[in-house]
Amino acid sequence: MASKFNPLRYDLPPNTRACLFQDPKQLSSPPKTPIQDPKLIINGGSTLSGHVSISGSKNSALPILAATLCCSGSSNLKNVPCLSDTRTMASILESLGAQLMTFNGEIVVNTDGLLSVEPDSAEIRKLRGGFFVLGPLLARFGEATVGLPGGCDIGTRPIDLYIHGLQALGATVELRDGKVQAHVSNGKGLTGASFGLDCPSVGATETLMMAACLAEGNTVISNAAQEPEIIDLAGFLTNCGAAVEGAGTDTLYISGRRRLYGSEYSIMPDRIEAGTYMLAAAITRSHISMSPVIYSNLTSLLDKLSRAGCKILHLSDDTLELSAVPGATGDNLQGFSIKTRPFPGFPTDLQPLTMALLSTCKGISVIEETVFENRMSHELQKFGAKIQVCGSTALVFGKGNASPLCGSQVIATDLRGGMSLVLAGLAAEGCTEISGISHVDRGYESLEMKLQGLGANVTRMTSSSGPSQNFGISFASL
Ligand SMILES: CC(=O)N[C@H]1[C@@H](OP(=O)(O)OP(=O)(O)OC[C@H]2O[C@@H](n3ccc(=O)[nH]c3=O)[C@H](O)[C@@H]2O)O[C@H](CO)[C@@H](O)[C@@H]1O
Ligand SMILES: C=C(OP(=O)(O)O)C(=O)O
Repeated sequence: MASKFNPLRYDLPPNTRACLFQDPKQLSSPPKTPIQDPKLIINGGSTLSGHVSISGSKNSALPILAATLCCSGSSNLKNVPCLSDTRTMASILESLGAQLMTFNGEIVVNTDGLLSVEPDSAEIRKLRGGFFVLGPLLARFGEATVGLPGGCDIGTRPIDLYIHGLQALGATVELRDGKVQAHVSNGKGLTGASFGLDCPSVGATETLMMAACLAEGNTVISNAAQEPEIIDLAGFLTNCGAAVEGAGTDTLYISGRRRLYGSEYSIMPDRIEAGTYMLAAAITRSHISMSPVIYSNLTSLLDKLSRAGCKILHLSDDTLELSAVPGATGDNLQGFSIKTRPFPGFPTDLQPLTMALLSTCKGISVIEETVFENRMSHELQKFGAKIQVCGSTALVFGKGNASPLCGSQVIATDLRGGMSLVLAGLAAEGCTEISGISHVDRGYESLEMKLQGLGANVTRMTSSSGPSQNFGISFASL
């Protein structure tokens, strides 16, 4: 049940809902055909070719959707990927009383006239990004009650830095009944402060940045995350009237504003999706191109792939071509070692997918996962991959493409681990059946359609309806 709404700083006219928002095609409308237990069937072993379009970034879209709660008026967001995570985020905003609608593939969000500061806990539990509403709600309305977040089961994923940071800004924060209850009791709102993060948490940086934009006075966040998604969020907030400096460095300087105003913003391309398709081309020893890609967001992966023997060409400012086609002397890809690190280090989100590739390369590779403590529990070994995991380190004994992986029946248990199984299935000889594909749908727009467009033999099966080619519905068609 939503908490009693008692805004401290809610100085907006209630119920200012433009007729624009009366459109019945709300984002959270249930899909027309219920999709249960979807599976992917992959007949692997063939090469990919052609061009793939990269969607907007999930991990930018989620905090930016949360940031619309900081703004009066409407925000018009472009290039929001159509994913189960963004649909869940839309439903979280609607559970607060926000008005959302889509047209021409864009999402318009209006958070004037909110009815609650307690989003639907069941929806919050479905993803990590839902928890990001805590900072904006608290900053704009002086109180918020938010259930504990979900997201991929890849470690303990505490929220202590969010809580300590909001306390530094003057909030009283308690954990009660599995929910974080926060309020500001000074009658004015959050107050700017200096706060150092123990580790550069992306979500905590985003949450505190959004909160500080509406706090009174100046805030300095040190040891901040430097991921490109922080820069994207800062770009949106700045468009809305916020004063944020230092995004992309380890120190953020924010000068609080009394109000922010909704604006138009285009979400940047998804660097993790782009990296995934590069790895898909590499593992299948193929030649593909993709756009739009921001090269500087992917330097650590591009360096490793070049050193492994992939040929990478920048066809234009935002179009990349990758070739891993074996030469006359046979298979060309050499294994390499990686250690995951916060940006600009090797991204943890690409670690499981890189592990799949390395299992097909020459030599022994070492993978060290330093960001999350449990990001290696997937079923790559079932494809015949030779991997020894010890804690957060894995030794991958590359088979080389001459001795390919074999198709298998496997279960996806998280987003990127699940996608690593898809990559293995594309490279493997024979048929692969991957269940638990809803985990993968959290982060990959039109997955099988994009793979089919590259020539992969991939079909989605649902227990209720048999083969389905039409999952990649767009926001515009909802
Ligand atoms: C929705 C979203 O954007 N998800 C991304 C975000 O997750 P998320 O924001 O959850 O990841 P964090 O950067 O917060 O986590 C990094 C590390 O910080 C630790 N930590 C975090 C918060 C806290 O209060 N205390 C604490 O100790 C975590 O346990 C982890 O070891 O960044 C991760 C790291 O790039 C990515 O893998 C996720 O895809
Ligand atoms: C871990 C991820 O997402 P989340 O933080 O939502 O679990 C991811 O995108 O790889």
